This record gives sequence, C-alpha cells and structure tokens, in this order.
Amino acid sequence: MHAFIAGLPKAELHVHHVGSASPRIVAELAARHPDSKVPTDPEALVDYFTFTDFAHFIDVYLSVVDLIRTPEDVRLLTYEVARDLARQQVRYAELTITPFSSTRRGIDELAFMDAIEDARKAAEAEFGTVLRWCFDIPGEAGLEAAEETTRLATDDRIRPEGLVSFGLGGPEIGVPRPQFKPYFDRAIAAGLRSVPHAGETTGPQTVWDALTHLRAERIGHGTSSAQDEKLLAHLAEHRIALEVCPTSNIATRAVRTLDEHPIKEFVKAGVLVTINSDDPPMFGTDLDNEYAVAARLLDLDERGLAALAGNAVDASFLDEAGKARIKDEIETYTAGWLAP
Ligand SMILES: O=C(O)c1cccc(C(=O)CC[C@H]2O[C@@H](n3cnc4c(=O)[nH]cnc43)[C@H](O)[C@@H]2O)c1
Ligand SMILES: [Zn+2]
Repeated sequence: MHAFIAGLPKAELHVHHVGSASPRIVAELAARHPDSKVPTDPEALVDYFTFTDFAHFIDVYLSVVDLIRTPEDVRLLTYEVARDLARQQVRYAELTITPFSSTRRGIDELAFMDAIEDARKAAEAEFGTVLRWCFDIPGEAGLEAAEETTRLATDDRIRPEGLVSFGLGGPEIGVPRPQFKPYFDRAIAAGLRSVPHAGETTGPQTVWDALTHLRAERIGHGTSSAQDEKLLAHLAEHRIALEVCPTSNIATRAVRTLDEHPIKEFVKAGVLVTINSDDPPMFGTDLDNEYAVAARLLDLDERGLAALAGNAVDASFLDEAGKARIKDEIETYTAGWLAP
C-alpha cells in the first residue's frame, strides 16, 4: 500500500507554508539567524517539535516564523516546500500563508509577494507542481491582523497572481469567528474562496459560525463536527469538504489517539473528506503518511485511496480542466497498478 500511495498523484489542500519547513531548512535558517532559540541540529528538532498542547504548538510555530526574515528566506522556504510536495507526487497544492506574520516582522510586502510568486513559477516549471495560495488571518493577533491580511489579499497592486482563497488560523479558544465577517466579506467580494479553520480545538458551534458568518466553502479540520449530526448532514448536503489532518490532531492533542479520530464518522455521514498534512515536519509526517493513516482508519484498498485523492481534486479551487487532468492521471495510475 505504501508503494501505491507513493506513486499516487495527489492534491494537498491544507498545508501551512512555515509549518512545511523541513528539518534541513529549519536548521539552515536557524544557523543563518543564531540569536534564535530554534535548534540548528535536525535531530534536536524532533524533541523541539513535541508539543504539550495546541498553545505550545503555536509558540513553537512562531519561533520558526521568527527565522524567516528576508525575501530570500521566503523564496528558499517556498521553493523547498514545493520540492517536498513534488517528491510525493503532489500535482496541485493550496499553501496557507500568513503574510501578516512576515510583514509585521519587517519584510517588505511587495518583496514578500515577489518571493512567493518567483518560487511558485520556478516550482511549476521545474517540478510540475502547481501551487496556489491561501492567505490566512492569524485570529489571535486580532482585528489589526485581519485588516492587514485583507488589505494584502484584496489590493490589486499587491495581491499575488497565485492567490485563490482566504483563511483564518491560530487558536480558536477566545477567538470567535463572527468578528471576522467583514473581512471575509471583502475577500469574497474580491473573488477569493473562504476556507477558515474551525472545530479543530473548539466545538461544532465554531463550524456553524464559519459556515454562517464566514461563508466557508471548505472547513480546516472541522474535527468536532462529529459531535453534531445536523452539522454533518449539512456538510454532506452542501458538499462542504472537511480538510482532515489526522496526525496533526494527535500532535496538537486536539484528539487523543488516531483510533479515536472521527474520520470514520465523517465518511459514514457522507461528508466529502480530504486528507491533508497541515504542518508535516513539525508533526513528523507527510502527505503520503496521512494517506496511509487514512487507509488504516477507513480500511481502504487502492480504489478507496484513489477515491480519496479524487475528493481533494474535487474540493480544490482548480479550474474544471485542471481537475479533469489530475483525475485522469489518478485513474490511469490506479488502473495500471491493478492491472494483472
Ligand atoms: O505572527 C504573529 O505575530 C502572531 C501573533 C499572534 C498570534 C499569531 C498566531 O496565532 C499565528 C498562528 C499561525 O499558526 C498557523 N497554523 C499552523 N497550523 C495550524 C493549525 O493546525 N491550526 C491553526 N493554525 C495553524 C496559522 O496559519 C497561523 O499562521 C501570530
Ligand atoms: Zn492548519
């Protein structure tokens, strides 16, 4: 099954830019910026990336954000993330980027956009992996962060060509979703799709809030949706996909064990489930491993895995021709694999 997954063409819809920095890149950036508390030794990073809870995870995450100080750091990170995705046969990825965290740390906004766009174009030309951006508001940083993120995402002189969606990340406790409605309204009016995190560390009401107030088209995590049958039925009826990230939920202690993960309930309720890696090196995983985890939890064979890969393509913001191309590739690969 591992060999099948390794060659399966895939789409990744929920993966964070800084959270995708490989141990090698984190160590390289830490060595460039020796005043940081982040270890320069990739092996010491395994301990550093062991989290006591979600708040601890965000603290560590922000210490890695602090390593990204120049447009060249941004370009290097983005290009290397694309290389890791391409290695896993990811044909298309929507990468969540938090531009506020970089601009408030002094990176010039236009230089930041140039760096990600330059890496995006190089990745497509060299690896064949198509990257698109989701700009997310770090909710805990408040309405100032919401305003700045919305400005960067909607000003035609600044917003990058690859931007397709608008998100909301960070802690949920004490950060009610409805306050972000005006910002999501502006982003949606500017043509962006709504993909907030919700129900990762709080209950199903946060998912309802994301649907009602932020007009979410997909939900980041949505784990606690399993506690509300009506919500599951609503997600299924309206084809609102969940971006499920099983290993992340264990690493941040949002869910106790993989066997207690509600992914099975989602599938049983007819919800469109997509499999994603969130912050792969920080959680000691990658997208291939998340598919292997899903295969075990859902008892899937090759056809089941191919269907799961197809869900991510269906739920993506690719155009119809792009979707058809990757779905054909998935079908051809699977048929070839299963042929006697
Ligand atoms: O950058 C700042 O100065 C800042 C100030 C206050 C709060 C924040 C944040 O909360 C940043 C959170 C950061 O975390 C990213 N992220 C990565 N993985 C996840 C996840 O599984 N769930 C929620 N957020 C996640 C998110 O994209 C934000 O960039 C920052
Ligand atoms: Zn996330």
